[in-house]
Amino acid sequence: MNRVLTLADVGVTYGRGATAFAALQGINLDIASGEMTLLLGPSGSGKTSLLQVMGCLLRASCGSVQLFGQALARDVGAEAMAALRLAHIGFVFQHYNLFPTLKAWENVAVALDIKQVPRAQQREQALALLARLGLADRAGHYPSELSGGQKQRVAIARALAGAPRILLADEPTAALDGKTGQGVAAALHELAHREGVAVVVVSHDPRVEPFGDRVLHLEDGRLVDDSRPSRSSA
Ligand SMILES: Nc1ncnc2c1ncn2[C@@H]1O[C@H](COP(=O)(O)OP(=O)(O)OP(=O)(O)O)[C@@H](O)[C@H]1O
Repeated sequence: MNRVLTLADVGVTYGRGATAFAALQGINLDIASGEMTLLLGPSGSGKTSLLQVMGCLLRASCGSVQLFGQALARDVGAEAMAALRLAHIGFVFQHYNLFPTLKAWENVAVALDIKQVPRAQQREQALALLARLGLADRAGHYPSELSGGQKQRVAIARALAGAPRILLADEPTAALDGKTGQGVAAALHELAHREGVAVVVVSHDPRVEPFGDRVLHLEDGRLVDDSRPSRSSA
């Protein structure tokens, strides 16, 4: 197992004093490359907070976080967190967050630009990323000309700009209907298995569950179950 992320006794507390609220407590967890981990739990159980800690968007209030075996300093600054995100982590959101006035490949190129890929290489790399998600023939379309599932796959292609080793997705299929949601879940699963990305997905969606190699359950900020269903669709 190739560990990319290790959380040891991690807690997150929002607010201070009388209004302090412990959203996560005593989280011990390793995330490995090459598998898709599902993060399940009722509303308010801490899923997004945990995803944000994994994604270097939120500092743990206590405990330690290691990225590729390197401990994040307790006082790691916002700039250092941003640099870690840029170097290692891709994000996918429920509502795609595509630029409506840019074509599919240009949406991907924006991320390549942020990763400082030279302009001359951006179009070719964007097209290659879209092709990986089965969208070679949609590269010149605007988001308004794409289905929900295609938009989400453009968003995944964009998240893969710069070859992150960790891909974090928060409810990526919630806005998609029927088989489309299943197709996006399958695409995420394939990225983990074919390309060795560590994929972590927060989801309430039963269509996503068969694609999880590992299922984590959170309740009241605590990890109450960590299992590997044998029914994985790999
Ligand atoms: N910035 C914040 N300030 C104060 N409390 C917060 C903040 N963010 C989250 N919380 C609280 O922490 C708890 C966990 O929130 P979180 O968003 O991580 O849960 P979740 O499982 O993702 O919920 P949902 O499924 O509804 O999105 C909730 O009780 C929430 O109200």
